[in-house]
Amino acid sequence: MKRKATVLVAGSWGTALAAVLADNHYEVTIWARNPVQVEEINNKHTNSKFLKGAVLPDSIQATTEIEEALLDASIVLFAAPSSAMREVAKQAAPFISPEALCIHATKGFESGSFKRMTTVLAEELKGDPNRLVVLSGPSHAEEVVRRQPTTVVVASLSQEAAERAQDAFITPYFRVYTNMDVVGVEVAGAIKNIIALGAGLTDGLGFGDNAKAALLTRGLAEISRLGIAMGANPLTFAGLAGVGDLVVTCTSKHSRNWRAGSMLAEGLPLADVLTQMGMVVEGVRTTSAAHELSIQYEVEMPITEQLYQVLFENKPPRQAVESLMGRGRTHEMEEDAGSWGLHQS
Ligand SMILES: NC(=O)C1=CN([C@@H]2O[C@H](COP(=O)(O)OP(=O)(O)OC[C@H]3O[C@@H](n4cnc5c(N)ncnc54)[C@H](O)[C@@H]3O)[C@@H](O)[C@H]2O)C=CC1
Ligand SMILES: O=C(CO)COP(=O)(O)O
Repeated sequence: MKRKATVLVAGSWGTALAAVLADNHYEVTIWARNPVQVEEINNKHTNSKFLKGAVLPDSIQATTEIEEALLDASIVLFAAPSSAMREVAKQAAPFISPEALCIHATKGFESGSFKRMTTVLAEELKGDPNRLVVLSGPSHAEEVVRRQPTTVVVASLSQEAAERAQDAFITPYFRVYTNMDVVGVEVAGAIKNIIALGAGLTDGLGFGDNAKAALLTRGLAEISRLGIAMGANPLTFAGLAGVGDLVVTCTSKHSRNWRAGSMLAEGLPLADVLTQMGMVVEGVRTTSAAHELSIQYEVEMPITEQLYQVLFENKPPRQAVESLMGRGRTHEMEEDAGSWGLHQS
């Protein structure tokens, strides 16, 4: 097949990954629904709304026509927000070759069904589900597009598919590891956004590094607990998609989730925060999904529960922190021993 890659949607992450593929000598076409954005990418080689100040490789083309974008593609990259994944996959499905490798780089669950993104893609795309891959890890688009050293993980049920994705993306500044734990990589990438909202909240409230460290550590316990209940490999949470992405999203100035959390701490209503951001803040919908999943899988997720109350039940952020600090006394490992298979029978 031709060394041609198609990137579905021209947000910040899709555009940055398109640049990585172009650096790796792929002929890249981005599909975007906005003609003004398409014209800007084709003529100025920029995508200023989503990646301010970044210049893209000249070779990247964009189009509003999805059939044209997907013609001859051997790699199809889905980089839509989770809320749009099914709609985008439905539109793309008729034009994707059965041999093409389908990779997604989205961090979230489908609203309502709470399905993972590879499940949504498997339902919408024809062909072998083993050709589906998730790309995740600590990777802000703003740094990737400036070719700053970044590491990610690609996970698939098929080692061969994961290696094909590794080969497509690996460049001197973008190091790609393979992994076979699709569930763990997808759950970790989604839930860390909730913890990043919390990190923004505690920073916005003026709390210090101790609070941030507590949130990251207990957040990782919560992410692992849900992931393991859903069938993930515990070790994934110690890797790039787990602790790696948690650290970058909770500490980086680039994180939209962190910024949204800090605005909430200032007292801005959620609707105003989302309008001001103008970009996707996945942690908000994910809080709702994780709240349901924690009930479904019977796992305790206290940070998620408090975030849910702040976002959707108007609980003041300071009270949420007090609730977390005032929980019943417990042994550090007590809540997690069962999910890690450590209980004595
Ligand atoms: N920006 C980043 O650094 C990273 C983002 N991600 C994930 O990538 C996904 C996408 O995020 P971003 O690119 O950052 O979002 P963004 O807010 O920068 O861009 C979203 C794009 O999706 C388009 N879009 C939305 N609904 C659409 C639809 N129905 N049909 C066609 N296009 C549609 C918008 O027009 C926009 O171009 C999210 O799940 C995010 O968590 C993952 C890693 C890094
Ligand atoms: O997933 C990301 C970095 O790995 C991006 O996080 P934000 O959506 O919070 O910017």
